[in-house]
Amino acid sequence: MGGFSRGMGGGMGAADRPGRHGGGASRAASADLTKKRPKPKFRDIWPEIRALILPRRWLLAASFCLMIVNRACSLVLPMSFKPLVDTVFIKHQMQVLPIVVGAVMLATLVQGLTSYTLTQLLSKSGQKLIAELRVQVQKHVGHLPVAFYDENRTGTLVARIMSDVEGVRNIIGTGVVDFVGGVLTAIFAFVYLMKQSIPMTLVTFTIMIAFAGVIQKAFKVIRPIFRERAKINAEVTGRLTESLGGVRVVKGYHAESSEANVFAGGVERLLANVVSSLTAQSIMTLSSTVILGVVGGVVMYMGARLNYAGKMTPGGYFSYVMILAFMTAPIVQLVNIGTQLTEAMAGLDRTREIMGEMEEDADPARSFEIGPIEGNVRFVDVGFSYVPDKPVLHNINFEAKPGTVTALVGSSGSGKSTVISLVCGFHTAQSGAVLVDGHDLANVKLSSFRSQLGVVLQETFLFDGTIRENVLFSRPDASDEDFQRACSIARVDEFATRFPEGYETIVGERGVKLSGGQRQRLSIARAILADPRILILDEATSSLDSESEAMIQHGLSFLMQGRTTFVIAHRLSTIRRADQILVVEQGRIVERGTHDELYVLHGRYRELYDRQHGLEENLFLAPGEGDVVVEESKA
Ligand SMILES: Nc1ncnc2c1ncn2[C@@H]1O[C@H](COP(=O)(O)OP(=O)(O)OP(=O)(O)O)[C@@H](O)[C@H]1O
Repeated sequence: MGGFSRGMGGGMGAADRPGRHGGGASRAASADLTKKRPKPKFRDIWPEIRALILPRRWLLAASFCLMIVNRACSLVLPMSFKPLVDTVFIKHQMQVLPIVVGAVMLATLVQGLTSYTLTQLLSKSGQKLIAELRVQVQKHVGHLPVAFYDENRTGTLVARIMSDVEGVRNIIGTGVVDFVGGVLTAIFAFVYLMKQSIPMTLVTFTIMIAFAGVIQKAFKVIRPIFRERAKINAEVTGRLTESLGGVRVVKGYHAESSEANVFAGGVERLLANVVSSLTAQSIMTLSSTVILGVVGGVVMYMGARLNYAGKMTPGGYFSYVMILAFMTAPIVQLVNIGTQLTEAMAGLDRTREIMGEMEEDADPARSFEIGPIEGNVRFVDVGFSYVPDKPVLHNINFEAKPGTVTALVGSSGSGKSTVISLVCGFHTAQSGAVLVDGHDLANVKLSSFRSQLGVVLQETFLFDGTIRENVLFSRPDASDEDFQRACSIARVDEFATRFPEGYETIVGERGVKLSGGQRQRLSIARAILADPRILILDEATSSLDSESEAMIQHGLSFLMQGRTTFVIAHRLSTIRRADQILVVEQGRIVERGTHDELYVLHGRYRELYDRQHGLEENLFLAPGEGDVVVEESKA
């Protein structure tokens, strides 16, 4: 398969990236795809076009030959009018008739067959290439670092994968061949017409060239309107999808009418856009009708005078008119194809841009295959910033021994998730090092490390598939026995078997058919199945009722056993059980120790704990119950 190779042309090498191993400030280095790019020069994207054309050169060469035959045949019908009218109709030489009819029929047949073959060869091959490129680009995007996703909107990425590659159809598909075919027809017809009458041809061509100029101008006006329309459409449908998907929030805030207003505003913008393009389109129709009339009149007038002067036979005149008509289409097409090719090149250029982004594991520094790990994680003087000069973490030092639980607590925005991101290898430390079993994570091939990592996030990520598919997401090839076991430990079986379709129940878009607790149980089952050495838990801030909490606790305790666990902790139960608690404030660890040690310290931890404990007490506990919890914790 031709196409794009990773990092081809314009790819950013590790050395170009700021940060120690490229990944650290990769947020700053990742391309912002929304930025307007200068119009691509043909010279710049020639390597890509060459890579697409080379493997298909024989196909394209054969198509060109077919195209020449096709266009030559298309001229037989208009040219046949000369012998038909002059020889058969006027001179009554009937023996010429079968030759004319036979030639027309044969030419038409050959034209039909070559058109059919061209579509079969080129269109199918173009579409196949689009499919291949989509797969290639999606795969590449999937392997780009998290920082890249931070920088770019999902919609933009979807467009890169789905729409931009479509342009290649015009380069490999019918576009180029049509273009050349159009030029050939135009040249052939021009020569033929000039031979019939130089003045008439020059006059009609001047008018037609002026018309082509008008059309091109009109397209220049219309094209941005169409582009704008696609944008408005995406915005309106995007917002509509969100408000339909978030119907609970919309209704909860009684925001139906404001959502209706937002939608009405969007529809109005769309209408204004369509109306303005309709004006341009109708001007185009008007001018083409007028031009047709003018050219028709000129040809009629000049043709009649030529005939009167004995310089043009009636058959010659009809042929002339027919060829002129046949030629108009390819010439108008030329204008269109020209734009299509420009857009295809712009699409290719954008695809090239995204393919040039370096995949996570493409960093030459990341060459170490880590193999099975024990799960010792050590932060040595780690510093990190998402944006240059705005450090988020400063000199973080800690060790998480295999099989222990490390809880991260601290106020919102203090840097807990960032610490976790570094453990996951989503970002790379800019100073200091994150060591896993003594190996600097910055040098480790992330695919070898991530397979030993499990994450249970507070926003459980469910696909619109069955319960089974969602659990098996972490290990699609797991045996049914392992699947059942994971579901039983995480207590997914309890609610799944209550649905008529059991594990085959579709969880609905974003899992709306499941309660928050059920969703969490599902994601715990998923993590149990993955059997990771390092486990990341991002606990839900919103407390679950005590029954759900107990259900989840069972699965969680099992899951955490023997694994190095990092928790962004909100549940008091988790915090109390942690082997070490790191209190993070403004990117620094301000306190560390176990619950008991920190509790008596009367510092920041005690403050946070008391505040949360008070909150939980007020929310869920009957008066007096809270004290029992504290007693237990001290025991
Ligand atoms: N992708 C990002 N780009 C730029 N800045 C970021 C990014 N992610 C987080 N930050 C910033 O880094 C700081 C630490 O954020 P982080 O998410 O680590 O905090 P947190 O302690 O996990 O907060 P919370 O408890 O609210 O989730 C914040 O000031 C945040 O604005």
